[in-house]
Amino acid sequence: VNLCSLTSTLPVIPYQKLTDLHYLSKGGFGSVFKAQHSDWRTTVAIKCLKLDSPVGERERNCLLKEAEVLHKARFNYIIQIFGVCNEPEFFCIVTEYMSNGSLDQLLHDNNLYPLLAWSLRLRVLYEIALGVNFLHNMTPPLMHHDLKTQNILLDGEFHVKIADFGLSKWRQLSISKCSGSKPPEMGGTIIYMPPEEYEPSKSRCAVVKHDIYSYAIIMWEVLSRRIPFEEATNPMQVMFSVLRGIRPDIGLDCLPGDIPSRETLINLMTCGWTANPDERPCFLMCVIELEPMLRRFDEIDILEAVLEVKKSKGSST
Ligand SMILES: CNC(=O)c1cc(Oc2ccc(NC(=O)Nc3ccc(SCC(=O)O)c(F)c3)c(F)c2)ccn1
Repeated sequence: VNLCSLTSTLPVIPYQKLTDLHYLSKGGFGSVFKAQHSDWRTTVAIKCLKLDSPVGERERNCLLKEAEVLHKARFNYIIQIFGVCNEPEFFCIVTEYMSNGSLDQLLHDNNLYPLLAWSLRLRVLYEIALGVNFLHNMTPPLMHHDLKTQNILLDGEFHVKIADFGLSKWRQLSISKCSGSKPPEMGGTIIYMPPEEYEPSKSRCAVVKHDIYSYAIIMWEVLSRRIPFEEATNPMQVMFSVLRGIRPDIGLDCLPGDIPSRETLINLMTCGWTANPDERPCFLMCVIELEPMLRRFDEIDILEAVLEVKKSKGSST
C-alpha cells in the first residue's frame, strides 16, 4: 500500500489525540477500543494491532490495506473511516463509533429489546442490501464474504453500517492460500457461508454469489429473531444439513403471518439461499424488490419504532 497516497487524503491522527480508551473486543489479529478524539470532541472506535507484539510489517500492511479499502468504499451504509494513527509503537484505524452496537445484539437480546417493529426490521434489511449493493458496484467489485449479524453495526438512530471485525482479506489470503474464501474465524460461524464454499478447492473463482447467501440467512434471522440452525450441536451438522438442502424453517411459527410483504420477503430469502449460486439474485435486484416495501411506511412509523426500541433499552439498562 502506498502510504503517502493513502494519508494524502486520509487524516493522520496523532496517538496523543486519542484519549479515554476503553477495550471493546478482540478481532482476528487486532483489538478494538472505544476512544475520545480530544480535538474533534467525538467518540471514535479504533482498531489496532496487538499492543503487546511488536508491530510486524505484515500486520501493519494489513491494517493499511483495510484503511485503503474503507477509504475507497465510503458510503452511507458502510462504516466511516476518520483516519489512521501511524506511529512506530502504535498503529490503528480510526472509525466512527456505532453507539447501538451490532444487529446480533439488537435481535437476540430479547429482554433488552422486547419489541422490534417490522418497519424498523425492514429498514435494517433494506440498508444492509444498499450497503452490499454499493460494494458490489465498485470498480473492481468488492465482495464482503463475511456478512453476519455481528458485522452489521447500528448508529445512534439505528441506521445500519456494514463493518468487518475480522482479519482483512489480504491477511486472510496469505493464511488461506488464496482459496478465494475466508476460513471461518477461530470460533467463527459457518451458518452464513454458502455450501459451495465449504470445500474451498471446489469454490469457483467467481464468488460473486457468496454475499447474497449470507444476506438471505440474515433476512431469516431479522424476521424470526432466532439463531439459524440453533438446534445443530456442531458446525459439521449444519454443513451436512445445508448440503442436503435443509434451510431455516420458513413456517408461520418462525416467520409470523403479520410480516408485511411476507410472501415477497420469503421468495427473496429462498432465492438468495438456493444451492445453485447462479439462481441467486444480485443485490441490485434485491434492493429494487425491497424499495416498494419501505415506501409503505411513512417516516413517522419508523421514528416511532426507533423510539420504542430506545425506550425499552433505556428502561431495562
Ligand atoms: C458499540 N460499538 C462498537 O463496538 C464499534 C466498534 C467498531 O470497531 C470496528 C469495527 C470494524 C472495523 N473495520 C471494518 O469494519 N473494516 C472493514 C473493511 C472492509 C469492509 S468491505 C470489504 C470487506 O469486508 O473486506 C468493511 F465493510 C469494513 C473497525 F475499523 C473498527 C466500530 C464502531 N463501533
